[in-house]
Amino acid sequence: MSSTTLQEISPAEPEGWTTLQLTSAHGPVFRPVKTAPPRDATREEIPVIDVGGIFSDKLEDRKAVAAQIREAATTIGFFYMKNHGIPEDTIASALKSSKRFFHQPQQVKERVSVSGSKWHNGWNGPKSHRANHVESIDYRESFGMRYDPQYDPSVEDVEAIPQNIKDGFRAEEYCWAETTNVPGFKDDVLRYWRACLATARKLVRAFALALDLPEDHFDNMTSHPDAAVALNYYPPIPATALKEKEEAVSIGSHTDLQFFTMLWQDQNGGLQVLNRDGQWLNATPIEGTFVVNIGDYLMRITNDRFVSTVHRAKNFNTNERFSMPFFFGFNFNETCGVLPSCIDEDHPAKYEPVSCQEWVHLRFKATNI
Ligand SMILES: O=C(O)CCC(=O)C(=O)O
Ligand SMILES: [Fe+2]
Repeated sequence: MSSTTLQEISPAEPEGWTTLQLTSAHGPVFRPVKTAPPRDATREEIPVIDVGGIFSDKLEDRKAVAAQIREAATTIGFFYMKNHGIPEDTIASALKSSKRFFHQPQQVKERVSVSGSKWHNGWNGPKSHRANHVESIDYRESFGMRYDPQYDPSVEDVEAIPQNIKDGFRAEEYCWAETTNVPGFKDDVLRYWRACLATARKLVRAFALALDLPEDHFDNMTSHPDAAVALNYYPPIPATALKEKEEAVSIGSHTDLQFFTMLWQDQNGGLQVLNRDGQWLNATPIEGTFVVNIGDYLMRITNDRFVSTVHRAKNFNTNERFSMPFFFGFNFNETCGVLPSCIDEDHPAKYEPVSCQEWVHLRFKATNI
């Protein structure tokens, strides 16, 4: 972490503005942010896209969704998706299991702590994580699991997967072995993961169309994707936290790492998105939708055409808040440069190719996790 202070970077902030420090794969970056309080996003600012067309066998339906995704991805980098194909009962049972898991005593959750994991799977306890170095520690607990080919219905023979792809797998059976005390936990979480994966595999094709690429452009690169579910549990931020010097957050300001994220959130509210004008917007919950946002790797390979937008969550409600993001990335062994459709005479490639594995590693290192 850099020892440079914000004051040194930004000696004279104009009235009504402040500077936000963020972690990137290459160290700290800075953004001007308005000090005005967050306001609710309008439907023009964060659109609701009916993505039902991604499941259609008509190309024109799929293209119609892609056009809307392109518009959102090149402006705010966030959209709500409805008709996403993830069954409501699958969401409900994952949520029920999540609640049961987090409501257990600390020492029981400790059994599946990330500290016993090689690859950041399992439980992150309260106050164990700081997504943003200049904000408070996250008032959050989470449980994470990562891609496991044995649970992917599109994999017929795990043994037949090429070794260079296998080398990128980061799943650990530990997550399930140490959670058997929560009845149905493994089944509920895996069912949710599989449903998200099925939708993501359609959505990735819409992203290809949105980038003027052949629809199957990303298919081979995402055959065994870095596809992870996190269960997030946000207790109310205690009133005492507000008196502290740092900004109190449930998860600090950050960008996501990889291709895209599909986030289910409950009806409590708390997710905030930083728009291009430096204004924080509340991404208020909309029943029946997921929030989708672009990750840093996609921004990089699109030559910054698609934006990976800063977001955070704050639970100032008196209720507990739950969210269940699904993070979708390329196969870990893939190395991508800037996509040909994002380069022209006026827009030469800004970035060198980098492997997904290296990209994720750099960012984890920069975040100190
Ligand atoms: O819970 C939320 O609303 C946001 C979670 C998030 O941004 C993340 O887990 O990366
Ligand atoms: Fe995020």
